[in-house]
Amino acid sequence: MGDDGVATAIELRGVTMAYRAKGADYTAVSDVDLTVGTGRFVSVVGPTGCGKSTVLNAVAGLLTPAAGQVLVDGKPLRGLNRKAGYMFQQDGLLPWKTVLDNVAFGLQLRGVSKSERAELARDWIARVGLAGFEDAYPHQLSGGMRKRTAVAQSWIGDPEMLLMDEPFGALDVQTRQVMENELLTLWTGSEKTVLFVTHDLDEAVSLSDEVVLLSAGPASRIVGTYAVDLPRPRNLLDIRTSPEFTEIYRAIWSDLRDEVMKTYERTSEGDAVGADR
Ligand SMILES: Nc1ncnc2c1ncn2[C@@H]1O[C@H](COP(=O)(O)OP(=O)(O)OP(=O)(O)O)[C@@H](O)[C@H]1O
Repeated sequence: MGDDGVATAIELRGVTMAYRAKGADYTAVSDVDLTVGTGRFVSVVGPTGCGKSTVLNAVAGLLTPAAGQVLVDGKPLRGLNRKAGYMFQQDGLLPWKTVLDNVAFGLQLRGVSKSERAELARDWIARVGLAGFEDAYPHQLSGGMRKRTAVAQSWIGDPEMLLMDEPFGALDVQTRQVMENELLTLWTGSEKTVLFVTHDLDEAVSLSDEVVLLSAGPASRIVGTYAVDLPRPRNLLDIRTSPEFTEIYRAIWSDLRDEVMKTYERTSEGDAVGADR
């Protein structure tokens, strides 16, 4: 339970993440403490290469901390985080499977019967606005439609939490805003916890309850946690022009800007992020 009385879904305690490359250790993030309340939408931002994906992969159980601990629902995470659904920048659609079979694939792996998974998949395909495309193959879909399929794929298993790594990064600006809006509509009232990684502060502020800022690497740490108390439901197509949005954005940007500059300085000095590996 956090200080605010909200149960804790994800907790990082003194987490340090290191990679071994070219015979040397590279510390990507160092001594990170992070608490994500159940049902909260929390984004992690920071300059390029600071370790955002590394933190997310630790919560996914894909990487093991060199020091510290990841807790999920209060229990130390061992192996894969099976309470989480995932969405990455590159969708994981299987090109030889139809939209229906791609959406139903996770249920198939869990042994759900064919008729039950087809029914659920049809329902999800309709919810993400793709009714009529059940038999289409990924190469027949636009970028936005592929993302909708990926959203259905990650939500169909009804995970407690969603781990998203720049899920809309590859989309054009308009499609991206539509998808962000739809993600919020889906999330509202779902009580699902979302940990969302993005390099785009605008996206982070628009979507989140809280934004966590990581410093320039190596050995990134958390510079600050910022509450985004914009009212919900939010219409992302309008919210970005509101004075409240601008105020929160500016406050975070003044800190993020410093970290971005450090990253550029290190890179231009030849001490690039990760260059000591
Ligand atoms: N498998 C790996 N082996 C060695 N170093 C790695 C590996 N994965 C990531 N790194 C390094 O760890 C640091 C953090 O990487 P990470 O991908 O977590 O950053 P990021 O903030 O998500 O980056 P971006 O904003 O560019 O997506 C970088 O310097 C990266 O080069």
